Amino acid sequence: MSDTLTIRRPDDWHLHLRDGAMLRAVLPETARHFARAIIMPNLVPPVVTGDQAAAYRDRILAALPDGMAFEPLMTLYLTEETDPDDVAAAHASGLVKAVKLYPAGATTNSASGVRDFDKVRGVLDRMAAIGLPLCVHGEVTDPEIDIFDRESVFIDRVLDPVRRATPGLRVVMEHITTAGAADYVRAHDSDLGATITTHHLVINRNHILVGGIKPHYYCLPVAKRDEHRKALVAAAVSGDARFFLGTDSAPHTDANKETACGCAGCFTAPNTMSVLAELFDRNGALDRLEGFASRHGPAFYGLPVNENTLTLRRGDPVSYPAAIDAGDGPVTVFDPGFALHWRVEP
Ligand SMILES: NC(=O)N[C@@H](CC(=O)O)C(=O)O
Ligand SMILES: [Zn+2]
Ligand SMILES: [Zn+2]
Repeated sequence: MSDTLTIRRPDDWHLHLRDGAMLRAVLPETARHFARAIIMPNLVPPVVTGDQAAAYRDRILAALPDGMAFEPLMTLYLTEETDPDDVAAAHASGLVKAVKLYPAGATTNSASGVRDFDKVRGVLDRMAAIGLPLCVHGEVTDPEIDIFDRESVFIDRVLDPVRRATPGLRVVMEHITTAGAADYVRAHDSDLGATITTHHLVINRNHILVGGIKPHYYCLPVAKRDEHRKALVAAAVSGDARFFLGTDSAPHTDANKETACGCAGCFTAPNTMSVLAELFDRNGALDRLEGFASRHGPAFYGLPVNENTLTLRRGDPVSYPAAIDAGDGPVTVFDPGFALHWRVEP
């Protein structure tokens, strides 16, 4: 078997870059390996309008180190006040590639999200008409619902009704964590896709809780039982084009993770490609890594595959920093818990 793998340059279809010093610290970690990324809009305050997305895009490009190439694909944060005309104009200008739905209170910085889905009906109908995808954080926020069931209940109570009520709406189920979510995607047509993160292919809920609480493995949706992780791996390595990489790399300072009420999010940008190569290799599916990381996402979004390539080489265990300095303090890099043998060539 060959010890090198060259693939079209990957894209990240779900990325948190934050702003300010954190943006400057984390952006190179993604731009080093990825050509483009869907940039999540959950800043404080959120990126709601086309003007705000344009300004955020400018800040990202200004933070990009000289000599690095990277294209941020911007998204708008859907609120009950979102104006369908503003969304349509931001899409028509080429600025915005998706709209992001956060149920209010579901995750980090989601307080401005949607409570009453009837209030966003006009925006969703317009998006269906113009072919603009909706990226969904798929968890209910009902306090009665167990945290491990929030994704499956969301599919039944919210996602399926919204999709039925909005024919033609293209939807990406973000960061899926259950076998049921993968099955739901498979049961539908090409208007539905799903991103899978790096960390959900590696960890199950034991990693978070057994032998002491591990805040750096806490993210939302929370990792589930190992049978679900296995189902996600099966989907990722299957070659099914409806599944593609969205790392959900979500940096928080260690001070904000290692505390009595720690933030949700795993920072996977620095070592994602090595982790994925290790996993696909173990599953005898290295030849499908390019589909998952570089081809299925552009196909869903109607964008060309990148012209440039990325080469991985197998060898001695790869070293990567345990943390990066984010200005406000260290941000711990995701530890998959096993050695990585695939190094990204510079
Ligand atoms: N995934 C996470 O655990 N956190 C994300 C928000 C999100 O994607 O839900 C973040 O912004 O920190
Ligand atoms: Zn989310
Ligand atoms: Zn996210």
